[in-house]
Amino acid sequence: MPPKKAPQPVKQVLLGRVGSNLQVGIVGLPNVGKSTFFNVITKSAIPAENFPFCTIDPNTARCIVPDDRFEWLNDHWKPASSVPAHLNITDIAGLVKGANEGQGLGNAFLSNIKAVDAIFHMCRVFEDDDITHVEGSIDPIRDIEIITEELRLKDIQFLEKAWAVIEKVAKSQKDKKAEAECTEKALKMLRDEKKDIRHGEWKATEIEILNTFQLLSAKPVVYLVNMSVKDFVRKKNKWLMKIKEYADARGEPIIPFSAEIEKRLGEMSEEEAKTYCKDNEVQSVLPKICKVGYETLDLIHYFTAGKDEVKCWTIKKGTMAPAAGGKIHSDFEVGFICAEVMAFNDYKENGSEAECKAKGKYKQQGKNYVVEDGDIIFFKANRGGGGAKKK
Ligand SMILES: Nc1ncnc2c1ncn2[C@@H]1O[C@H](COP(=O)(O)OP(=O)(O)OP(=O)(O)O)[C@@H](O)[C@H]1O
Ligand SMILES: [Mg+2]
Repeated sequence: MPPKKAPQPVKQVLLGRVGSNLQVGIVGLPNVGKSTFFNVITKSAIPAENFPFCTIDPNTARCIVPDDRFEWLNDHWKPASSVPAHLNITDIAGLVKGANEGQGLGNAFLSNIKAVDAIFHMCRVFEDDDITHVEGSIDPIRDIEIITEELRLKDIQFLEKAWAVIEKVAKSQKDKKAEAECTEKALKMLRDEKKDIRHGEWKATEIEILNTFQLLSAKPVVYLVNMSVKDFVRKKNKWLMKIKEYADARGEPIIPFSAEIEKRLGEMSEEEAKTYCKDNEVQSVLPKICKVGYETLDLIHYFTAGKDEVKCWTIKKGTMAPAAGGKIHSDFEVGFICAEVMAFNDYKENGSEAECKAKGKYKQQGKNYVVEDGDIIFFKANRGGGGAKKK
């Protein structure tokens, strides 16, 4: 029998930018708590005052992605240096109705959203007469629809311009036909069905075309529901169920939290915060938000681990071993020989590399290996022809 051919990896095509240096943008109406949240989650100190349009220029910072496996590896190795995974977060100015036509601070902000890869959609459910609501009352579903519509209208504007060009070109150039058809399908969906691009059914070839547009309504969304301290403590607010139904219908996550409580916790000592949480039976939601944001971007990480360093290396789901190694050094991609891989759970269960080897849990993987979340990897590569290897 002829030797079996190694299976070829199936290329995964995901909606959105490739790469691992991706960002989540905080989007919502003015004065809903976006900057307050940004400050607490990234431990920053940008102005977050009680007036609409307090934020104008986008601010970017990062927060640590919590991971018990990383903690375990640190306890195990007690390394000299330790680097967790990070999520990049951008605080964007508030949007108002008509932003696509330049209302409020308008169009510039919509282009700030274009630069991010996923959206934390901040919804205000906290009542406070002293904090202006630009629509005059609390109604998060109305607010979500205002923002969603603005993003959609901006996409329509963009695609109508693209369509005007591509439609003509496609008449004479056959290879542009697919692009023209995809543009038309996207426009129909946005304009006629009032549906967002991310909710459509797209073939891999269409996704590749859509990814050249970077449409706002293609970006995945997580709804962050900003509650008052009182409501968060009693775990009740009349809007929660309604927002959940709205999000569930679209298959999108919602995370209730309180920016105000998180702010207070951040100002307390660790001991004080612990007591506050215990007395009020609450917990900070920031680690969960960070984790969900990271997952929403389709990011995962592998580890390099030893006594010098334990480090998380962020990659996009579906990344092959050479490109994953390229995060550490370009030599690992160009001169890739193999990746020696142990799954975290196997390592934890067996306690050492030697034991994993003995049990056949230490595997040599080739260039077609798709790196899994939590892999512990040792790359072997030709470095400038020298054949060196590196953890
Ligand atoms: N959960 C909450 N409960 C009570 N007050 C809150 C809560 N979250 C935020 N605030 C208050 O709301 C006001 C506006 O907050 P913030 O500046 O963070 O909003 P923003 O969405 O960034 O506004 P802008 O779009 O104008 O930049 C601040 O005074 C802040 O302390
Ligand atoms: Mg702000």
